[in-house]
Amino acid sequence: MKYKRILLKLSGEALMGDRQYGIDPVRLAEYAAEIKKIHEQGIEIAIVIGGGNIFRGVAGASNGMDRVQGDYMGMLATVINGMALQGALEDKGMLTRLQTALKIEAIAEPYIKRRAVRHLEKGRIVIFGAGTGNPYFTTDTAAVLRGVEIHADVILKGTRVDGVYDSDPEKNAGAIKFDTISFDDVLKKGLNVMDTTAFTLSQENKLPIVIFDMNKIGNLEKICAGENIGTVVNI
Ligand SMILES: Nc1ncnc2c1ncn2[C@@H]1O[C@H](COP(=O)(O)OP(=O)(O)OP(=O)(O)O)[C@@H](O)[C@H]1O
Ligand SMILES: O=c1ccn([C@@H]2O[C@H](COP(=O)(O)O)[C@@H](O)[C@H]2O)c(=O)[nH]1
Repeated sequence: MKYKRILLKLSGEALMGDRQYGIDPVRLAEYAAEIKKIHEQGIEIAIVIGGGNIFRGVAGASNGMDRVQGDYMGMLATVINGMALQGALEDKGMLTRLQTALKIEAIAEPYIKRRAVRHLEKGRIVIFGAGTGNPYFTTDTAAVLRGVEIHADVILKGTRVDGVYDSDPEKNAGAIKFDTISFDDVLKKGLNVMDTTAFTLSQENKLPIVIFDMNKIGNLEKICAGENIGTVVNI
């Protein structure tokens, strides 16, 4: 396997499947099955999951809500997704721990880096909920932050697009995909597949990011085996 320890970022929106809102149990089970394939190969897996299928602070603010209030709601949304994913992984026999950046001790451990690493070493899948615990951030940034903290070998951003394009492929059918691209170029060209803070933090810490289509069965396993899938963003 190419990687020993990965930080997998899953999109909250992708969890909706074909629904308009919330969590599609079929999609959730598919993700759990994909994760099981790489877990069985001994890869240490930490996961950050988004909350866009439930709530985003920016959307709340555009409807007149206080941004910070909305961001905390968004962070709680990621905890709900984390709990759902935890259930789906445990259904398939994997051991997991959910750690949250905001304390909700009845349902999750508080985030403690050393404990997270210990869980990984013991083969438990660690899900990090509530993003960074701070408003005005995103779960993409949280993924990179946690990835740097736990010394992950790579950030694997599993999403609904199959890589980084020269413009948003959901808006421009003629967009051209990159197989590899540097952090400098992503930032210079203003490519919004992840937010700037996430890319900058990854760049500063020399942590590569692979952006790939998580909805294509087998992709996650192939990437871990060293196949060139999606787009690699590197220094
Ligand atoms: N240059 C680009 N190349 C690829 N995707 C792009 C680009 N610019 C914008 N995007 C958009 O980036 C998004 C990435 O999807 P994703 O669902 O991971 O977003 P997200 O905000 O991280 O999700 P969530 O908040 O639900 O976790 C896609 O909607 C895609 O259209
Ligand atoms: O560190 C963080 C992470 C997230 N938020 C809020 O949660 C939502 C959902 O996260 P996505 O990354 O958009 O899926 C986000 O829009 C923020 O409102 C946060 O405040 N801080």
